[in-house]
Amino acid sequence: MDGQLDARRVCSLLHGIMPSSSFVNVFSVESAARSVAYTACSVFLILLLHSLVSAARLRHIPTEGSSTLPLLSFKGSFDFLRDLRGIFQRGYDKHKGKVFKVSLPDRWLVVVTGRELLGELMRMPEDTISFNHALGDLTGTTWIFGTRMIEDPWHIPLIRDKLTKHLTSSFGDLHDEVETAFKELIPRCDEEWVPVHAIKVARNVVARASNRVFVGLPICRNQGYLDLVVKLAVEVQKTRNKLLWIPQVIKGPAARLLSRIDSRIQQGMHYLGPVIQQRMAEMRKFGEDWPAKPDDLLQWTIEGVLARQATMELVMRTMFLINFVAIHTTSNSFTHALYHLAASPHFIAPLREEIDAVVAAEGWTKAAMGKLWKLDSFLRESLRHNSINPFSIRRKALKSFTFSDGTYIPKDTLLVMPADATHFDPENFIDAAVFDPWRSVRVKEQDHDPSKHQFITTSPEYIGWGHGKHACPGRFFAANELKAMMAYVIANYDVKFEKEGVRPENVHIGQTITPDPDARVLFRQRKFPSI
Ligand code: HEM
Repeated sequence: MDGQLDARRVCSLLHGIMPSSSFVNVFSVESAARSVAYTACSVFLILLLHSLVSAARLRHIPTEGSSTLPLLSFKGSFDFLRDLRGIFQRGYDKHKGKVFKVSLPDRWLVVVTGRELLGELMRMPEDTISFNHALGDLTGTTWIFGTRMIEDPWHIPLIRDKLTKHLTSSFGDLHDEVETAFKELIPRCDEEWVPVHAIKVARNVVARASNRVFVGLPICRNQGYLDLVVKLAVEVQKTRNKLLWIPQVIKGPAARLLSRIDSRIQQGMHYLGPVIQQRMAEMRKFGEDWPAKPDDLLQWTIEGVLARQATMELVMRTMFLINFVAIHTTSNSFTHALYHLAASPHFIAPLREEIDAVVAAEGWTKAAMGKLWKLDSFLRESLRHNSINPFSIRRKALKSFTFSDGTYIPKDTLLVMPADATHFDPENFIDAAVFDPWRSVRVKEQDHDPSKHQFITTSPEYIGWGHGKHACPGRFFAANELKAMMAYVIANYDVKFEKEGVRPENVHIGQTITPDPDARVLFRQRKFPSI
C-alpha cells in the first residue's frame, strides 16, 4: 500500500474519535447525518490542533495575510484560496531577503525570499531539505501516485536524460502529431474568423503530441485514452486544493478517493494493458534488443519496472504521473502564450518572419526549434508572467536548521518561494510589469553568455521551472513541444480576441493558476501559408 493508510484503518481511526453509535445502522439518515457532522467536527479539531502546534513552533517568523491567533488564522486560510498572490506580494514587499509565514488550512507555510536564502536552501543536502516530501504534503501528488516515488524517484532520469536525448530523433513524430491534431481541432477558417475554445484544444493537442512520443501510434490518437489522461490531469489539480482541508493523518486515502486514481488506473490498463503485454511478449522472445524494438517512454518505463521487480500496475501509475505533470503544465503554458499573442496580434509578424526563414533553411526539425530565438524569448516572457503555481521551489525541512541570518526553521516546516513576487521584482527585471516578448533577445545580444537567457534556463530570479537540483526535468521536452505548437499556429493562422487588445484574466484558486478556461480565441487561416 505504499505506506499509505487503507480504508479500514481510516474507519478505525474515525471510530476512535467518534462515538460508536454513529457506526450503527449507517443507512439511517439520522445517523448518517450525525456521522457527517462528527467527521466534520473531528476534521476541524484536528486541523485546528495542527495549526496551533505549527504556529507555536513558528512564532518567531512574521505572519502575512492573517492573524496568528487560533481560529482567526483560519480566515487567512480562506484568503489563501482566493488571493495567495496578493498575500505573497505584500509579504515580499515587507520582508524581501528574509522569510515570512502564511496560513494554510492545516499548517503554516514559510515563504523564503531573495537570492541569498534561496542559495542556502539549494546548497542543503536532501536529508535536510526535501522536494519530494514537500510535494506529498503540499500538493498531494505523492499521495495520489504513491509514496514509492519519494523513496525511489526513478522516473526523474527517464524524463531528464532519456526523454531529453530523444528530442531530436522524435521531433518528426512530434511535429506530425501537432500538425494533424491542429488540422482536426481548428475548424475551417479560410475566409472568416472562427472562435476556438483555446484551453480545450491546447489540452488535446498536448495530450496527443506528448503521447505520440510517450507511447506512439495508435494509442496517442485513441480518444478514450486521451480523454482519460486529460480528465486525470484536471482531477488531480482539483484534488490538490481539496487536500489542503484534510488532516495529514488521512491525506493518503482521501487523495486516492478524491482523485479516483485507482479506478483511473484500471481504465488506463484497458488501453495500455494490451500494448504492455505485447511488448513483454516481444521481450521474452527477442531478449534485450531487436531491430524493431520501440524506443519510447512506455518501453523505458516497462524496463524500469521489470528491473525493480514491480507489477505492471506501476507502469500505468508512472505513465499517468508523467502525463499529469506534462499535460496540465504544457497546455496551460501554451494557452497563456496564445492569449498574449491574440491580445497583441502585432507580435505575430516578427515571430512569423523568423519562423518562415528558419523553417525554409532547416525544415521542421529540432535544430530549427533551437534557432527560433524570438519565439524562445516570447515563451520565456510568457512563463515569467504566468507561472504554473503561485509558488515554486517547494521544500520540506526533514531536519531543523538555521539560516545564516539567524532564522530558525524547525523540522517538518514547509518552505516555498513566491513566483510572481520574484518575477515582478524591478530589481530582477527592468520594467518588470510589462509584457516585453523580445526582452531575452535583447539581453542575449548584450551578454557574453547568451545561454543564461534561454527559455529553459533557470536562475534565482527566473523560477518558472523551479531552480537547482529539482528544477523541472521535463522542461527541455516541454519547451520543444511548446515551440513546435506555437510555430505551427503562427505559420498557419492569424489569431486575435473578439475584444482587441484585452487579454482575459488568469484564474487563481489556491495553489492553481490557469488561463481563463472559457475564453475563445479567433482563428483565421493565414492568407499565404508558408508550408
Ligand atoms: C511548460 C511546462 C512545464 C512547466 C512550467 C513546469 C514547471 C515545473 C516546476 C516549477 C517544477 C519544480 C517545482 C518546485 O521546485 O517546486 C517542476 C517539476 C517537475 N516537472 Fe515540470 N513543468 C513543465 C512541464 C513538464 C513536463 C513536460 C514534464 C515531463 C515530461 C515535467 C515533469 C516534472 C517532474 C517529474 C518534476 C519534479 C522534479 C523532481 O522531482 O525533482 N514537467 N516542473
